[in-house]
Amino acid sequence: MIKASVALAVVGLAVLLASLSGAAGVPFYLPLSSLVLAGIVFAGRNIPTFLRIFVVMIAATHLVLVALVVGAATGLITGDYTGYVPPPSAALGATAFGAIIYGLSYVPVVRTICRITDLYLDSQADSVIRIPFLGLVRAREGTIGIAMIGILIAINLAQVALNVRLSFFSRDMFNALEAKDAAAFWYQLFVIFTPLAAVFVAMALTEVLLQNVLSIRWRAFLNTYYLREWLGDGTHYRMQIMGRGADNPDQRISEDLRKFVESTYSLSVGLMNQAATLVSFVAILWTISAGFTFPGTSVEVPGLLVWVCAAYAILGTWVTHLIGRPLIALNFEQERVEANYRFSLARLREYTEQVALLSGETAEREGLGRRFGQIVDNYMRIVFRLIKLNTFTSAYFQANVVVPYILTAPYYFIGKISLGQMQQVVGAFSRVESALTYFITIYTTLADYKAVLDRLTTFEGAIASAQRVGGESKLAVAEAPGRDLRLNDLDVRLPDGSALMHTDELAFHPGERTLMTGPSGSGKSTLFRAIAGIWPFGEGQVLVPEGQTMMLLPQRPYIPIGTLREAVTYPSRADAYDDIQIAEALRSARLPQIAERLDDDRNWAQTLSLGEQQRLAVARALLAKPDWLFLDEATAALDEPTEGEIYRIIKDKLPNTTVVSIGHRSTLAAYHDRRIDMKKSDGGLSTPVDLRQAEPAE
Ligand SMILES: Nc1ncnc2c1ncn2[C@@H]1O[C@H](COP(=O)(O)OP(=O)(O)OP(=O)(O)O)[C@@H](O)[C@H]1O
Repeated sequence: MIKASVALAVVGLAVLLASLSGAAGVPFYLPLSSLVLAGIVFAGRNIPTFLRIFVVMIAATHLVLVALVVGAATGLITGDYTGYVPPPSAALGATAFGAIIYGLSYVPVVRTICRITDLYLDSQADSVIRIPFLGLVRAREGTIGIAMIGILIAINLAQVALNVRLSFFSRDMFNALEAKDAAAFWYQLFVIFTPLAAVFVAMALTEVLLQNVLSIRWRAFLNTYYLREWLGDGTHYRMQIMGRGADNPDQRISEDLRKFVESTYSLSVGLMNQAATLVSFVAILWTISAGFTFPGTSVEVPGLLVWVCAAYAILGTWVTHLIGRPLIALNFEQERVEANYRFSLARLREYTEQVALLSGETAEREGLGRRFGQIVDNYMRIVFRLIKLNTFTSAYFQANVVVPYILTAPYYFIGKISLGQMQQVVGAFSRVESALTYFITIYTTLADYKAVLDRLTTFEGAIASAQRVGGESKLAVAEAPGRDLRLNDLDVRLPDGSALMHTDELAFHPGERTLMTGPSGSGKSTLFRAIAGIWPFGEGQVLVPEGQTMMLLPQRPYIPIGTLREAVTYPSRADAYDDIQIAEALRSARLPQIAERLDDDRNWAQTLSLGEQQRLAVARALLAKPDWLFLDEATAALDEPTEGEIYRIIKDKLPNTTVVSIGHRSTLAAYHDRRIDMKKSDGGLSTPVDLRQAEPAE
């Protein structure tokens, strides 16, 4: 950065000297603009990396432009080329861009965009990229991202420059035609146009490739980052129980991140491209309209064509806006009704059995039909609106073809401009017009982008507050010497802060099987969550014997989609146990019928009955052999004899595991040595009472 600004400053001073010495009339403001840009680059050391790339690339462009201007003024560039040298105002335009980007870094919404973008660009992670001709190159992922964005900006600016150059080609070719100069015509076509066109194609290909590689790498990085933040340390669960601002995390991670990456790139580089196009072609229009008089009068209007073009573009955009404005709301509505329909279908898929049992298909069909009807209604409204809009835009685009001819023909007929210049005006006019229109019409994209940004920031906010709640939790689960698992002065609360359960002291002893009973809603499961360390609300200590492991089986186990092997070994890796061990665990858990189907890949949660799923979870525990096994009604779906068998198997196969169960059935007492009952006071506060009433184990 410092080197770049020093280089700019040196160039600025050199040009200053050149202009002071009167060297061939280098405009005085060029050195000043170099110095200003040097200052911006220098000051920009503290602006976000994303914006810094733009500032530096624009500074580099400024250098090229200044070099061309100075080269022409001092006679280094001679002959044919002097006509193509950009006017000094283009270099001033680059300085203005730099200043605008610097200013943007203070706009809050831009800062938010840059903060998310810089997660990627500032990444220190080591990575590799395959570069044609160079092979695999190692670099930081952030550096790779910066390099790709830098090259893409350069390509976009070069495309604008090529377009400018091609507009001169068009002028010269038509002038050759007008003069019936065949040699000049072929020269223009083959010597000038063909290489330029080849460069254009090569750049376009590189752009497509780089842009897509950038998008997917950037998205992959953000995807990993957000998954890590969301899944890390139970944050996802805390977000859900806190229930704030975190709806549809799946959509945030899959859809919103994709849209963010694509829109951030296209809006930033697209806007810069259009701005550069605008400045460059306005300069051409301005130069050509020098000395043009207002039609029918002798009043000279500087840059007449620029004003006409701006008025024409603004008129077109304004009418487009008037007709098209309702489309923003209609498109939002379309997204909403489509999402509703999708959600209804997904819900039906999840509850297909319940619907079939209730014979609810007709009701479902009607409900789905109604929802789809909303899609059709709104879609038709969009179609009618689009027809109105297209009627205008098609007419406008047709007019675009002839309007610049109508505007310039009078000047051509009186000999003020050549045919080539007229042709150049036509091209420049349409580019300026479309650049102006672009600025105003992207507001629909911007509205969508803003919504994506809002969703991502609320998601981040929800992650941050869940992390804060986790970090500040006074309910500590810690390892401690000793053999008992102890609860010290433990208060368990609900997310709103109200007290749910309190115990001064409660200890679970190794080898002693404990049954917890109590009325529904008294907080038994929540106490287990607190012991497992995932419930942050409350205070006090859960002290786990050093180096010992815990496993908690809930009533409804989680069965991932995949092979049976993955389901049984979850959350360990599928190869953590060999097939013999897994099949043995399944057989022990009274699931012999599936023990041979370890490679069967399906949605096991929908295939297995709840009782079978509970036995699969027991097989998991048999494999994991935890020191402490908490069973939260984990066998409630089994018949009593099978439940008894399962408890006996756990005792036999896991002799070193201490079992603590929650259950409502009286028969459970026979498999436990001790019973703790949750007593709920009138005020709603529960207290565990040690009954020591359970029958000794058989
Ligand atoms: N995320 C939450 N937000 C608010 N309240 C909650 C939340 N989770 C649990 N609760 C409340 O905490 C109380 C205790 O719930 P818990 O599941 O621990 O009871 P339980 O004794 O295990 O009940 P059951 O025997 O029916 O399983 C209930 O009133 C429940 O509504």
